[in-house]
Amino acid sequence: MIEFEHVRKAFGEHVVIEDLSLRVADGEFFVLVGPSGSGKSTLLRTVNRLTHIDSGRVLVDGKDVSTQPIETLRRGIGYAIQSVGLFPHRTVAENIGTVPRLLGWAAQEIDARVAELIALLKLDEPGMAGRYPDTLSGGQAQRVGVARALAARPKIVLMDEPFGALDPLTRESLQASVKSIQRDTGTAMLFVTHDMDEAFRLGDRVGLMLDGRLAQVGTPLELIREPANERVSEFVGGTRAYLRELAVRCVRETMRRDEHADGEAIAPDATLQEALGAMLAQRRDRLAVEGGGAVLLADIVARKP
Ligand SMILES: Nc1ncnc2c1ncn2[C@@H]1O[C@H](COP(=O)(O)OP(=O)(O)OP(=O)(O)O)[C@@H](O)[C@H]1O
Repeated sequence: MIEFEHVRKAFGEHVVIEDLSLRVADGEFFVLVGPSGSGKSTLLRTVNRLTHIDSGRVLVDGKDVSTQPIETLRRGIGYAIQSVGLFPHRTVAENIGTVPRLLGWAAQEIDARVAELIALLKLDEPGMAGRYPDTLSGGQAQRVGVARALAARPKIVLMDEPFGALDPLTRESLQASVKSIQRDTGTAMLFVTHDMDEAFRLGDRVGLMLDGRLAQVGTPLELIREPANERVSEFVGGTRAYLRELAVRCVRETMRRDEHADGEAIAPDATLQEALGAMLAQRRDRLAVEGGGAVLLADIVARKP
């Protein structure tokens, strides 16, 4: 668990975080989103003490981070950033195994974990483990960075715009990998992005940061349907919010089990955005759902439930 209690941080006269309190639970994927300069990275970096706060407290698993030896603290927290920062003279396997090695894991255990992460993060090109960072594509390097952050199975993971520089397809694939790994491991994830679609796709809850404050914290659907004020509404996207809503809701919630449709069936965990796309492609106003039932355009438009 990560807790921020009345955290304040200023650089000189410039107050970057203002009396901010927040709790990220074990197993929760929490996304901090907001415009450039709103203080997201600064807040994230207070957790592993790359930034020192002026007042308040930051706790990891109930312990004040300022009272712990910095190495112990950092080895217990996974950290991935946009510029990756892989060690250039170490192989992919050595990069991924960095923290387990520091923690004194047995060589065999490290090898097994590295192989597992290479598979989980779809880095399974032949010879990948022995390659050096300068031979990797941007997407592969980013995957290695993420694998390194997860290697020692930390209970807390911090990610700062880790997919910022990637093309949309690579980005989507990495988002899916990270989301499913996080779900399976029950890690508390604190993830920073300025991309609202990414925030809504990944976050169990999303915190919108504006000028060093959390303007609103809630599930994606809460932010979309009940923005706390005009500024939140603006950031969530005005009428584009309706399209975003389709991306965060799935067929299962909206489908009718007692209805029928012809044509190609859609998976129950597909998003309503995908369902709408399929309806347009098939020129239908209802789609069959795998396993029975149908999803209806009328229900999507009516925004039910
Ligand atoms: N070490 C520093 N010294 C002085 N000012 C800083 C320092 N680090 C951050 N700031 C300032 O704090 C403010 C918040 O920066 P921060 O990086 O937290 O924002 P952000 O929301 O993460 O933005 P971005 O999405 O652009 O990374 C900015 O105005 C920045 O210039």
